[in-house]
Amino acid sequence: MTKETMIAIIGGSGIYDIDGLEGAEWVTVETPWGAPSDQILTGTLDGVKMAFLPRHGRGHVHSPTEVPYRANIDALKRLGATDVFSISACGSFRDEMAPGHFVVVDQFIDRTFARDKSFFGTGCVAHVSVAHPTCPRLSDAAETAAKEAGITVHRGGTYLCMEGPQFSTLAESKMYRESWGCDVIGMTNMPEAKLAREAELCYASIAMVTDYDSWHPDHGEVDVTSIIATLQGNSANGRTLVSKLPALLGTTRADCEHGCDKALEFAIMTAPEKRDPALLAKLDAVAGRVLT
Ligand SMILES: CSC[C@H]1O[C@H](OP(=O)(O)O)[C@H](O)[C@@H]1O
Ligand SMILES: Nc1ncnc2[nH]cnc12
Repeated sequence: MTKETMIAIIGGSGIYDIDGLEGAEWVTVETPWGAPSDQILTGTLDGVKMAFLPRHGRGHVHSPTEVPYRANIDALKRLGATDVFSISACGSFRDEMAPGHFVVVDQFIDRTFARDKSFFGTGCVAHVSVAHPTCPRLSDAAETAAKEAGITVHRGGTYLCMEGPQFSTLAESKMYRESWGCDVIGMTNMPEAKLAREAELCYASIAMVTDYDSWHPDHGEVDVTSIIATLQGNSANGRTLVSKLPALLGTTRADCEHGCDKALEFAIMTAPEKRDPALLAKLDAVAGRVLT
């Protein structure tokens, strides 16, 4: 079955809007999970519907812990988003993934501990697979768009998601790099990617390298001043990358061949007669396809 494409962009540190939208309008979306990080910028680009949400809010208001991840994903789903791209700042654990480079992430290690990680719970329990947490179709588009924009892009990489807001200790940084085999580090892609999967949304993550975290013998500790300097170039490149996505994805899309849009098909465990009507009502946008 084909449906109309709506590309959603979740912009991280340094990306608080996108350019060139026709009919651009910031809209307020209410959700049963509270307010999203900010209003959502809607419009069309090359004839394709777009929605942009600044993850930390305009003016960078929410810390990584306090970003309302559930409300953000619910709001995008409620608006009709089909394809979600996360664009985030990150530190690098690899010499070859240098500041200014982009990494199309395909795996995550979740070290966060102070966030709501699921839409489901008592009264409606569900277990989705996140073995492959990103959508290869969207990752292909992200890689192609980055190349077209002249950005140095690495395909594949493991993103360590830490709670923050402090950066890692030297011992943590070395452990993530040497023992755990991680490639990049940030504070926001989890639980975001897990929630996108629960909401049956295709999700890809583009990590823009700003620094070498603290492990690198030739670079000092991470600090926000040097991150911000690198972020300015990265965010200009990120915007160019976004401008290439509509032409690559088109105005309509087929069912996801990787099954992202069917993630809930066999995931709900709670017997129909034991389900909590109040929770079911909250799940209207996220899980309405399988609950009604
Ligand atoms: C700007 S330094 C740390 C900050 O930047 C990243 O944010 P985002 O992932 O939203 O781009 C990182 O995760 C931290 O939240
Ligand atoms: N080194 C780092 N650690 C965590 N989040 C980051 N965001 C940008 N650089 C980072």
